[in-house]
Amino acid sequence: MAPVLSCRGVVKTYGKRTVLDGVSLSVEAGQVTGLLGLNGAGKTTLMRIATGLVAPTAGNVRVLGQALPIRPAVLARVGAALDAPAFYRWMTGQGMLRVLLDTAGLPDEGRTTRVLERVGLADAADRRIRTYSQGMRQRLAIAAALMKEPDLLILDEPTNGLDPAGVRLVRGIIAEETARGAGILISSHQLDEIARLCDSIVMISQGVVSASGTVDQLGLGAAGGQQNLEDWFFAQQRPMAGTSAVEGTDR
Ligand SMILES: Nc1ncnc2c1ncn2[C@@H]1O[C@H](COP(=O)(O)OP(=O)(O)OP(=O)(O)O)[C@@H](O)[C@H]1O
Repeated sequence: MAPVLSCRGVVKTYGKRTVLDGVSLSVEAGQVTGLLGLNGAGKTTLMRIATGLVAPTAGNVRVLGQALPIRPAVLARVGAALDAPAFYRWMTGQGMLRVLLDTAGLPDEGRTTRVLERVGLADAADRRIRTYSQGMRQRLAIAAALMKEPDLLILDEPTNGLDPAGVRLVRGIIAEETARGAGILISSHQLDEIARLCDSIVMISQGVVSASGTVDQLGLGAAGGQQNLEDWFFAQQRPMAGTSAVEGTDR
């Protein structure tokens, strides 16, 4: 079966700055691929490219077997919770989800209620988002990613701001989604979480893949341990090159 996400030699430049330089990775159906890297390594940029929010400068990206640009029919099968989700804070949680579903051309048919229950927000469904805590907004972002019952799920640091119950909940959701057949691309700074959740791991260091493989191939199985994981993480970092700041752009 073709991967649900395939990136080959992806390059992204902003002005003179190359933030992704030939990145390749795959996400298989029913499997979890973890993206690791220091702040600014390029993880979110790659995820934005995979969701069609940002265009790559070069390289080949196929989402659910289809080349970019992503068509609406493909996007309807992709769920993403990226950093800083843009919600209308005056809407209720459920109202916001309904708008997003409608934009994707999908009927509600109980989806928003089910997904709010899954992320533990059923009691807050009718509250305005501006009254939500940070963790509740993060749960809503995960709900928005799940409600399309996607074949490809992209989760950028999904446990950020979540309490231990939320972290456990996300772990359960990931297991349920892969059991359903979805392929998941997830980033996190929690090394133990990534080693535990992922089938394979891709380390990005300064826009380049510095290590990749299955958790076992990389020697990060159950015996890994936090100290070993940290040692391994730092051993994969490329030496710092000179960087120059450029004006930000959206594409
Ligand atoms: N729109 C933009 N214009 C210019 N530079 C950008 C833009 N978006 C991202 N960058 C730069 O690209 C690099 C990679 O950023 P990215 O957000 O992908 O990193 P990340 O690995 O997700 O980091 P973090 O762990 O902090 O979330 C950074 O140096 C960032 O400053």
